[in-house]
Amino acid sequence: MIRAGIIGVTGYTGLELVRLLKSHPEVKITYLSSRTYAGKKLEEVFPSTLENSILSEFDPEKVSKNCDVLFTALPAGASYDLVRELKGVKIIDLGADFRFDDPGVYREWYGKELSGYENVKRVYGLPELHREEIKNAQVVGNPGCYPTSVILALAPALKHNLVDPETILVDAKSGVSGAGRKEKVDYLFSEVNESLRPYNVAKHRHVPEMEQELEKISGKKVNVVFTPHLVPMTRGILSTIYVKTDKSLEEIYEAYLEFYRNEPFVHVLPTGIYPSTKWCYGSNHVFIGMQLEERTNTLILMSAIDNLVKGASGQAVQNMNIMFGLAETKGLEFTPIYP
Ligand SMILES: NC(=O)C1=CN([C@@H]2O[C@H](COP(=O)(O)OP(=O)(O)OC[C@H]3O[C@@H](n4cnc5c(N)ncnc54)[C@H](OP(=O)(O)O)[C@@H]3O)[C@@H](O)[C@H]2O)C=CC1
Ligand SMILES: CC(=O)N[C@@H](CCC(=O)OP(=O)(O)O)C(=O)O
Repeated sequence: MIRAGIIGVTGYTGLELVRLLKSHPEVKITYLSSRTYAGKKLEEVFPSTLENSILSEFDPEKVSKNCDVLFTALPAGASYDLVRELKGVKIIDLGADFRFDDPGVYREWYGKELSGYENVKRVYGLPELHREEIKNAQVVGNPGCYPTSVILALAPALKHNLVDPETILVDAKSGVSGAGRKEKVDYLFSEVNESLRPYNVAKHRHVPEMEQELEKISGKKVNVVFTPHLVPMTRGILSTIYVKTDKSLEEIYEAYLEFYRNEPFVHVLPTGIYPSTKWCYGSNHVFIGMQLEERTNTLILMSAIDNLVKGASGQAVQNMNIMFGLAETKGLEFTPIYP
């Protein structure tokens, strides 16, 4: 059995990891950490988890002794120093601390210096693109939720040079759990309910992450213009992407089918069928739809994920499976909840 620990387990992605790992046939949860609720059983604070392990303050010695893998589900900037104290434990970080190739980009967008970053052997944990490197990784930077939906939607088109990478317009919508379980006026029921609003316009920190990965696929400079929106639902991300093309819809569609032919979690929808966040709820599946706006030669791509599963904890479990040589779908085989 793989012995797994989670730090930040009382957050939304941490709780989702508990849900997934408890039913994973090859995993035993051996360590759960929380600052706020240390000393309590997890189910005392979150009855839905049905998990009676006692929460403790982070202790690197205990983690090193009791865990083969540690999931860090903390705000950006909080994992980096903690993780570097550990020995012999594989790390899957759900935040942004290990996602960037260039620590200068992280400093610019996240405002923190990552000292000694060049010595950290890390891999960007998007299995559909980096499976081979993830197999031998010691540290995985699990992708952000919006980047997961956007990169998967664009990868085949950029790989096969089917679209113009110079201006990619992304209009994305997220459920409120994407913001985590924090107390903030913006996320109060009366602020969010019956409302739809953009935020972090022209400055969202997922832009450099998308551009980093899309440039690797395309081999060219990629510019992403990204506007996220908050919608009154709990889970789900829908990204709608506009990009110029001089190719036919049939050619593009065939390239997508081929690219994702063997991917268990990525589903390319027949043209004319468009994805819904409802189809992914509680699952690790991604649905991608497309249409060509012929008057303007614009390809419109649409992708839907559950932000807490393929956008975070499910993808983290997928990465763990790869790192430990298990079938990639292990513990993630369930179908989405619908309706
Ligand atoms: N929510 C989502 O859909 C997604 C989130 N992510 C990323 O995953 C990470 C976790 O997100 P999420 O679960 O939503 O966040 P939450 O805010 O829900 O939870 C984070 C948890 O981390 C602990 N924590 C907070 N601050 C610190 C700190 N400074 N040091 C140590 N522990 C701290 C808290 O637990 P306690 O007080 O009990 O210690 C808290 O419950 C973030 O980096 C987020 O950006 C990535 C993709 C999607
Ligand atoms: C709705 C909402 O607020 N969503 C979050 C995305 C969470 C995420 O994936 O964040 P990290 O890259 O920091 O891990 C946001 O826009 O910041």
